Amino acid sequence: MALRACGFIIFRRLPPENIEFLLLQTSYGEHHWTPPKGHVDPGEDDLTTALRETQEEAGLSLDHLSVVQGFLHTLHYEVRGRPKDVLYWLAELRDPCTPIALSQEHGDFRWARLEEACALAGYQDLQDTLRAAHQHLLNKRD
Ligand SMILES: Nc1nc2c(ncn2[C@@H]2O[C@H](COP(=O)(O)OP(=O)(O)OP(=O)(O)OP(=O)(O)OC[C@H]3O[C@@H](n4cnc5c(=O)[nH]c(N)nc54)[C@H](O)[C@@H]3O)[C@@H](O)[C@H]2O)c(=O)[nH]1
Repeated sequence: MALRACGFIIFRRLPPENIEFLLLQTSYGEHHWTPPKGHVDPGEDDLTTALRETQEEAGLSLDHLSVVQGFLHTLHYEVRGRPKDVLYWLAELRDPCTPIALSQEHGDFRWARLEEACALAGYQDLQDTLRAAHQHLLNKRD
């Protein structure tokens, strides 16, 4: 069975019209950058996992966030030969100055505009998801 993980693409708006995405850098392995996410615990539903991992890894709870309706992206990739599905919802940080509190799983974080976020993300599928999130926000504004 595929591994399953869930998380949130978190963004904040800064004047005049900047959108910045939150990426966390793992303190292990390849030190890759991802949005907050993690494995689904037995019996846990996907959205609960996404919220729990966002709280654990970034210190942000639902009180800090405004979930964007109509966006849910699933990535499929392999980790050490096993298929993995990763589901990302999209949420805005209500107060852009809210501090980020990292866990031991991450050593650094960055608020990055789209192109920098894509460069940090590296993986094409994650870049595509960030671009889709950005486009979704632009479309909502029209
Ligand atoms: N010491 C150590 N410990 C580890 C390691 N590994 C895990 N731990 C432990 O696991 C716990 C984390 O538990 P959770 O937080 O619940 O899970 P996740 O958030 O799901 O985190 P993971 O890191 O397990 O999973 P991914 O982020 O998926 O990375 C796995 C591989 O997939 C590739 N990859 C990553 N992202 C993308 C993408 O977007 N697109 C594509 N195409 N590929 C991507 C990349 O090659 C990467 O190497 C930690 O506390 C550690 O204890 C490790 O190497 N060394």
